[in-house]
Amino acid sequence: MHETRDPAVAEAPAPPPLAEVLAATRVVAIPTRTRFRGISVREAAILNAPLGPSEFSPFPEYDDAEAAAWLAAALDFGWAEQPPILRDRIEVNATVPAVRPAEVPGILARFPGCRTAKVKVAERGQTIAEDVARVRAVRAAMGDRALVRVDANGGWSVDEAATALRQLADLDLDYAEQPCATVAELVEVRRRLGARPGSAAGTAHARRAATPRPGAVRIAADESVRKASDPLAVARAGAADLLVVKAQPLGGIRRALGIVAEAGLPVVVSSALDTSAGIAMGLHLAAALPEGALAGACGLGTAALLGGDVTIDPLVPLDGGITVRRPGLDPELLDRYAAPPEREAWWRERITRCYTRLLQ
Ligand SMILES: O=C(O)CCC(=O)C1=CC=C[C@@H](O)[C@@H]1C(=O)O
Ligand SMILES: [Mg+2]
Repeated sequence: MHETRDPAVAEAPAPPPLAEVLAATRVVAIPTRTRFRGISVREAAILNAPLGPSEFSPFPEYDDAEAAAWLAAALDFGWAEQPPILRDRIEVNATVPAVRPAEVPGILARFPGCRTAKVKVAERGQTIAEDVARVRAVRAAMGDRALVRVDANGGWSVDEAATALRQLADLDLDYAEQPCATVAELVEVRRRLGARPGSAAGTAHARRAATPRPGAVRIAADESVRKASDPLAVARAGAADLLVVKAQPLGGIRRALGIVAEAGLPVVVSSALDTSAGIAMGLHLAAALPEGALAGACGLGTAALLGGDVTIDPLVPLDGGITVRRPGLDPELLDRYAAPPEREAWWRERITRCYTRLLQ
């Protein structure tokens, strides 16, 4: 199904017939509870597949070349046996969108028991002062023992990253995710701010990756993995202390496991703001990672940011974690959140185009 030299991927079976995929597809449009990465309605194609629900939900602006990997993941999870899981519960982080400080407690309340938070920063149109105020509000609400991370989605220049992260140095951040866009910039940020062992300290991976230095912060790569033509380039360049991996953009659980094995860095599994059908894929990936590969709580609690879901057993955090499972789809919820006909048609055409690419 995928063109790659990864042996784990080579075992992936051929995709099911397109007609079968389309017959299994329902498109939903679910409102978010808070604006997240500019989104207030999350659209997703939900697949009622033979091995369980699956999801295809690349963001609408992604082109077909990028979206095809998401389809490979959705088909693999729905139609192929998956690698065995090694744990049945995954600790998750609270995900805090780029909100005002006063909104932080309300957001954190949706993530009961979470002792780690990831805070969005560098949102277009906002200032470093606003970022710093938001991150401080999170630290104040969660207390000194919580782990606090930031995610800039590549939105800072090297100078902005250095300025912002120095202003946050006293908060002892767990890591900064994709502070800048390019691998070269990440290398430069790491050179300036250094790295220190964080929650993954003690793993063989982390000992190799981290250079202790007081006040320094670890760098995590996200877009440099999931949007890169070579997802391993960032690890080879020594540009990150850990990787954020997502099942859909990386072409599925098997392929993501192959990338993690080759990268040799600790990882955090994160969502793509999926419904619970896609979160189940992320949970399975996190649960299948080898011992010692996980660098702490995963970003898989994001169904709590949605105003609805496709199952009556949503995969939302409880006591700071989620039990690994694959809840069934609820027909009434699929009807309630059904996308308008023109959006349904758009997604079906997109699936058809991406499917054609997978066969090439
Ligand atoms: O990692 C998390 O806590 C939640 C997931 C998350 O942050 C994201 C989900 C979907 C799209 C991305 O812009 C974003 C991310 O950059 O990690
Ligand atoms: Mg990210």
